[in-house]
Amino acid sequence: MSAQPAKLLVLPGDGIGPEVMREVGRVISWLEKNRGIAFEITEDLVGGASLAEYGEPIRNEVIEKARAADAVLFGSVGDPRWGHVGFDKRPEVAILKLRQELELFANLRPAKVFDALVDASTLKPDVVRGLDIMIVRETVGGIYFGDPRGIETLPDGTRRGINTEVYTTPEIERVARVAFEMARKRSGHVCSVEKCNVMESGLLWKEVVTDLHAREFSDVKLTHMLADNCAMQLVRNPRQFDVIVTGNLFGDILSDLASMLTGSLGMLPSATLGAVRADGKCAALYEPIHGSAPDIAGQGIANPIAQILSFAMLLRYSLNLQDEAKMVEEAVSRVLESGLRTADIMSEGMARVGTSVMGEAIVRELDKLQK
Ligand SMILES: NC(=O)c1ccc[n+]([C@@H]2O[C@H](COP(=O)([O-])OP(=O)(O)OC[C@H]3O[C@@H](n4cnc5c(N)ncnc54)[C@H](O)[C@@H]3O)[C@@H](O)[C@H]2O)c1
Ligand SMILES: CC(C)[C@H](C(=O)O)[C@@H](O)C(=O)O
Ligand SMILES: [Mg+2]
Repeated sequence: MSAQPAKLLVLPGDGIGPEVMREVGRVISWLEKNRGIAFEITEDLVGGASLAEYGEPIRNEVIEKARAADAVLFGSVGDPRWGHVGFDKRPEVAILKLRQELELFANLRPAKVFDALVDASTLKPDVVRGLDIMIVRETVGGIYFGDPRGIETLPDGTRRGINTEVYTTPEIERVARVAFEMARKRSGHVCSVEKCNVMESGLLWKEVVTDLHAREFSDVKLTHMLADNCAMQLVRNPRQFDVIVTGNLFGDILSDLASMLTGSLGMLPSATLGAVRADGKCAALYEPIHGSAPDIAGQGIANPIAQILSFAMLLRYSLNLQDEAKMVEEAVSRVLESGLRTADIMSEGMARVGTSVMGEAIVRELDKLQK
């Protein structure tokens, strides 16, 4: 029995967010009952759900709760019903603000192919079998947050939309350090991705990563790649990569691409971490890389695995519950081996199930692993 309960802030959000989060709830109850782990859980509204109730995508009170928690478990935000509102009021502000306010700068997005899902990828099995890559995406800088930004009307009446890519040396260095440290625990290769051929921010990115490598991480292999080539290489031969470190926008796009190597966007979890504090802990938020999937929301067919694997990352990185994290991952693997598939990863001869049957099956596998 752990002495202090783990304080979790759970933010299911919009669309399929609450549906897949419900399945994590089963895993949490199972851990409480069978592993004696105590959780103190607070739930709140974010995104469109918060706009509907409070008129804003996230309240300061929720940001404060996130600061006070050991970890935040986030679902997804985004709702076409709020498509008309200004950028400061969109549901997506919830996740952007959480990342910024808690300075969650390093978003770890692992793309791992489960053996049972080799055939679910749209790529040939030989290309994806055994794939295990980690995309480290910078999440509080770059073109998402640079100034100037906005839409302005020009004297001739035409309009101009502006966003600016900005990166500073410390911003690049801290995320690169995370990538190098991660590579040391893996296969020892970092590929740094930018567009230094056209963007000054990309040139600085490359220089800073190269300098840091020479100063502190010369035991790690460092290569550089232009982002457009990286997108192509991820499809051509994804196993050439180990850790990819890149900026906010490229990381967003490349990780959605990488998810399809594993079979579905519904499979990819993520952890977004801040700087390590004096007590050795860091602020952390865990979320699937997918969104609120309005096209399938409310139908009970979403794949809950990305959300459940995000919770496994939480167990590993924030609570240091290595055994339990492995158990959850193993339970997912066994359920897939048993042939159960949500619609997004369905293939011939497999048994198609909905969100909650998938969640229940994962918990049943946890039961078997415990015995
Ligand atoms: N972190 C987040 O909260 C987050 C991430 C991405 C997108 N969004 C938001 O979500 C909304 C919808 O965006 P989108 O449609 O471009 O991307 P999306 O990730 O929501 O969905 C893309 C496609 O993948 C499918 N999909 C996604 N997750 C799935 C799952 N778990 N199981 C089965 N299928 C799944 C969807 O049905 C859809 O066809 C937008 O408002 C966007 O801004 C939020
Ligand atoms: C919803 C959106 C702001 C977000 C992003 O672009 O970072 C999403 O696409 C993600 O991948 O987490
Ligand atoms: Mg994205």
